[in-house]
Order: sequence, then C-alpha cells, then structure tokens
Amino acid sequence: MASDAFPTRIAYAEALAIVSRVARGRRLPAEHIALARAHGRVLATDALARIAMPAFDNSAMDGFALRRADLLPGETLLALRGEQFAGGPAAPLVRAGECVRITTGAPLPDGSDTVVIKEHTRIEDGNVRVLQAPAAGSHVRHRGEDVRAGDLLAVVGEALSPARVALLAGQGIAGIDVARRPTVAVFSTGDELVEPGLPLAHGQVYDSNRELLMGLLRAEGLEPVAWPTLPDDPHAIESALRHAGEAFDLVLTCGGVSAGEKDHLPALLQRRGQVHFWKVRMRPGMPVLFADGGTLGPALFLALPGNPVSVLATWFALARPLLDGLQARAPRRAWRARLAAPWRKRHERLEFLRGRLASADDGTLLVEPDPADGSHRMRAAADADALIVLEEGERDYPQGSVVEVLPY
Ligand SMILES: Nc1nc2c(c(=O)[nH]1)N[C@H]1C(S)=C(S)[C@@H](COP(=O)(O)OP(=O)(O)OC[C@H]3O[C@@H](n4cnc5c(N)ncnc54)[C@H](O)[C@@H]3O)O[C@H]1N2
Ligand code: MOO
Repeated sequence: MASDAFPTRIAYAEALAIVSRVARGRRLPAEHIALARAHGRVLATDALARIAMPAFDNSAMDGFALRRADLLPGETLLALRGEQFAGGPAAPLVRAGECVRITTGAPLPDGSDTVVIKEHTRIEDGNVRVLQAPAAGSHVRHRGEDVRAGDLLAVVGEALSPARVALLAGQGIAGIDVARRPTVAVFSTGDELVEPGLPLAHGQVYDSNRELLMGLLRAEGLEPVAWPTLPDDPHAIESALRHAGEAFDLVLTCGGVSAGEKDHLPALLQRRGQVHFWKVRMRPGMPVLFADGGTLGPALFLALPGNPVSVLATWFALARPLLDGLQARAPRRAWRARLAAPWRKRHERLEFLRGRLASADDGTLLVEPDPADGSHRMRAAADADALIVLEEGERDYPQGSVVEVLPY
C-alpha cells in the first residue's frame, strides 16, 4: 500500500478493530472528580470498600430490641430500659427481662439480639407487652452482610450508574478517578440545509441530523458543541474543521462524504489528515470515513454519511465505540432478540435494520423488523427503538431467528 493509501470498502469488523486500535492509542487521561459529578463517567481505578456495610448491627424495623431467650411461648411483659434512635446516643445494656425502644437503622443495643415490631406490642404502665414472639434474630441487619471492608465495589472501565455512585457515597467516598470526558464538535454540511424555524426554499431540507447527534451524545453524558451548518464550500469547511480540529478530541461531521461533486470532506481529510478508512460494507452508512486530523489539528475526525438513518446507524456502529474506546469503557452488554416476522436480506452488506422491541408473554424478547428500510426514513427510525444487526451476505431469516439488537 502506498503511504497515502488507506483501507476502503472494508468489513464492519475490520472498521471496528481500527476504531478500537486508534482509540487505544488515544486513551484520555484519568482525572479525579467529586463523586457528585461522577454519574455516567467511566471509572479509571478500581474502587475498594473502606468500611463494612452495614457498619454495625442495626434494626430493620421500628419496635423494641430484646433478648429472644426472655420470651415465653405466649405473651411476655418486659421492662422498658431506654431508647435507641438512629443517630441518637447509645442505649443502656439490655439485661434479662428488659427491652429498649428502637427505630429503623438504629444500632442494636448491647445485650439484645432480636427486634419485635411495634405492631406486635402494647405499652402497659411504662412496660412493653410482647404480644407475638418474633423468631430469634428477627429484624436485625448484620454488620458486613452487604459489603465487607476490602471488597471490590466497582471495576475499572465501568460506567457509573446511579446505584453504583450511591454505593460509593455509602462508603464515604467523596472523590473518584474517572476517564476524562471526550470533547466533541458536531457539524452538518450541505447547501440544502436550513435551520428549523426558517422558511424552506426550493430543494432545501431542514437540518435534522444535528439534533440527532446532539441528543445521542448528550445521552452518553457528553457536552457536545454544534457548529452552524456548513455550506458545501471547501474553504469554509476547511477553516471550520481546522478550528474544531485544534480544540476538540473528536470532530463528528455528517454529510458530504460520498461520491458527489460537492462531497468535499474525503478530499480534505486525505490532503490534510491521515485517513484510517473510508467506506465500510454496512447499510446504511457505507460512505463513513475515519481519520486523524493531521494538519487540521490533533482531533480525530469521524465523517458520517448525511442520510439521517445512516447517522443513527454509524453512531451505534462506530461513533459510540470510538467514544467508549477513548474512555477505556468496558464492552457493553450485547442484546439478542427473536425476529417477530421473517426477513429476507437481499444485499451483501451488513445491515442495521430498524425494528421495534416487544416482550412476548413467555418472556422472550422479540423484535419486529420495519420494512421501511430506506436511509432517509427518519419517521420509521423514530417509530422504532432498536437496530437489528443482520450479518454480511444474502440470507433468509425465518420468524423466530435470533438476532443481535442495539436498543435506542
Ligand atoms: N454515486 C454515489 N452516490 C451515493 C453513494 C455512492 O456510493 N455513490 N452513496 C450513497 C449513500 S449509501 C449515502 S448514505 C449517501 C451519503 O452521502 P453524503 O454523506 O455525501 O451525504 P449528502 O449527500 O450530503 O446527503 C445525503 C442525504 O442526506 C440529507 N442530509 C444531509 N445532511 C442532513 C442533515 N444535517 N439533516 C437532514 N438531512 C440531511 C441530504 O439532503 C441528502 O438527502 O450518498 C449516497 N449517494
Ligand atoms: O449507506 Mo447509505 O448510508 O445506505 O444510505
């Protein structure tokens, strides 16, 4: 291959491997941030438990802490020795024939081993009558039953869910190491594009891809920056991309990347950058191009085809894996579903078909393929909620075939 040659018309697996390799070489550094800002971020260091959880034996209910051995087969009258509220001062030792009023989450007083719920007691002259004896150890949450000190609580590469952040907060962890968030610039190109809200002239269309990309990026917790729509003018495109190429980790463009007379991006990125690949054997999204910025700046450039559904497909197929790779995010879970209707695939390329997910009565995940498979059919894509991945090569998929799905 000549030095300026690059892979073209490659298989999707090859494109994904290139994306992963490039991302590995461009891993974003870790940064230490407040846990309060860590939602959705990718963990850069394993998180170990500092303390046991619960940190002490405590009551699961409001009631009275007692010694189970004191209870008789029927009712039992116990002397009320004091109280133990959550966060309150320590109650006195519970001795034979005594009990202590306790609230949910309060430490179990020394000497007691069981809690009877309030509803199963009656106060009589300052004493407590236990009407129904609980089993030994009832309503006691034991120290360390959820977490032991030293346990691995969150693993490098994990995107922090609200529950995981809450677990770490419960450990008293106030700051954490995460991968720096990639910065992303979004461009749509095309003389035909008009901002929503303005009138349409002959042959014009509203720019819808920008909102699609901004929404997809924000759903990943990123804070992308959108440029005003670029005309099909090579100088304007070069100047804007150079600005973005200096300032962002990733420049995502859409449109102007196939074979038309006004498709300037491939020539620009070949001349100024270093192209990793152009054209992937997938549908939609075939003309996608991936490059290093070269003299346009240190950013990576992923140029998506302009057709709206191609943007959706190339986002899930390549852009999201690239952003995951930059943050060293662990592989996402793969989802599989059964086709709710048969599908005949009449072309060779790998296909990202739109479909609707549904749960069958027997618990099987089903996906209904949408026959409106044109890459301009945004209505069909919006009515759908998953991409169905159909492998390379022509093939009949009978109803019930198991396919990979990418929910969105
Ligand atoms: N001779 C060939 N023609 C085409 C090829 C090819 O290989 N040879 N590839 C086709 C495929 S597949 C696709 S996908 C498109 C991709 O072309 P571009 O990336 O150059 O995209 P455009 O031509 O700029 O636009 C395509 C289509 O999408 C509309 N569009 C573009 N941007 C937006 C936007 N921001 N919001 C809404 N709609 C947008 C645009 O008006 C066009 O209709 O090329 C095929 N042609
Ligand atoms: O590959 Mo294009 O993205 O099918 O319409």
